[in-house]
Amino acid sequence: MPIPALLALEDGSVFHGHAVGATGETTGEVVFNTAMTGYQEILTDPSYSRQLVTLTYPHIGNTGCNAEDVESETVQAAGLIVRDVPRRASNWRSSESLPDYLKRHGIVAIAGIDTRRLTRILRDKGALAGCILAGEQVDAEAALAKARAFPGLNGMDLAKVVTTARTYAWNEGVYNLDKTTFSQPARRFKVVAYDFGVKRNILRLLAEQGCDITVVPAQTPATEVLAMKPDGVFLSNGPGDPAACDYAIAATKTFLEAKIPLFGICLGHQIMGLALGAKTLKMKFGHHGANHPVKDLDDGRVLITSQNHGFAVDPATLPANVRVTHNSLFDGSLQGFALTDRPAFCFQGHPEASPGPHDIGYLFDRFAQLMQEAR
Ligand SMILES: NC(=O)CC[C@H](N)C(=O)O
Repeated sequence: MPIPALLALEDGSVFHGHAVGATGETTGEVVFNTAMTGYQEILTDPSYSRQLVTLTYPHIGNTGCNAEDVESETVQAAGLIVRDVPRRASNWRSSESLPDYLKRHGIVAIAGIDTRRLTRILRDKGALAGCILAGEQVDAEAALAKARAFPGLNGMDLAKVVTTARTYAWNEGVYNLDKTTFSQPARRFKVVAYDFGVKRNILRLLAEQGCDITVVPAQTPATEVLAMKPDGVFLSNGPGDPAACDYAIAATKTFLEAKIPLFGICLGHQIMGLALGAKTLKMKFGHHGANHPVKDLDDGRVLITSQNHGFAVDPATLPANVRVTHNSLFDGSLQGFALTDRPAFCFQGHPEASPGPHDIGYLFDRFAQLMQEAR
């Protein structure tokens, strides 16, 4: 017999299903992701900290889990909500089923619910707090109370929670085509990468550009980083409210003043906006998927991109020395900008994909080019 589970949303909605992960309880902000593949990368992306992710694709777990497709060292999402987990996982790289993987990481997950109905609620009302209970005795009233007690992500600084405890060098090198061995490209640039919840594929793509990468904790002061004499500084993606990361905003102001080449992704993009005096806002249900069209305003190209954000920089608040480079074709929201008087630029989506298409991977070439020009 399957173990019962239920999901309650703060608006009073309750969904009954069965447990496919650990038993127990979890609360967080419920967000929907429309990617058809990449559940393991999604689960291990630190940007999903304190979020319960529902996947709109109905069959999740088909290809099992493996040791390679992780974006950080553990599962970061607070919970998983799916329609159906197939009974058999099939892939030559699979070493474990998704339910076993979730149980091993203590992640509470629910299956067997109508994820289309759930997603329509989230689209109509915006992201909502939720609670999953999984176990022999699950009480809807208790779950509703826990969902309503979740404080919400506004004002929540999670970058300093998920960041690395200590500075380290990224030495993994670059995957060869066989996907099992690595090679080490010649190192051309010294880059310091701020870990606000960094995804591994970002570090891999920086390494592919010939970057010698030192990863530093989120609260590392700018003076310490400048003393390392980097050719460029990278600001990573990460969870929570960017406006709460005052230490990162202060450090970024210093890097902008120092005119050091700067590249920001997602939370890093939002922090760069805040450092320039712009404002961020909470979106209704955000962007979470692997098929979001974005327009490159320089050449008119449309790129299909990977996205995962719930906050955004308000373009109306950007200063005059900013040039908007990318816009979302879903809702017109700001996707990227560059400074006109500094070697700095950033992107709201995920050019590193993982999961997702690689259309916008050229931004990593642009960072290398900026560092080359700044020499
Ligand atoms: N992927 C990210 O870096 C997300 C940034 C931020 N936490 C947001 O939700 O908008």
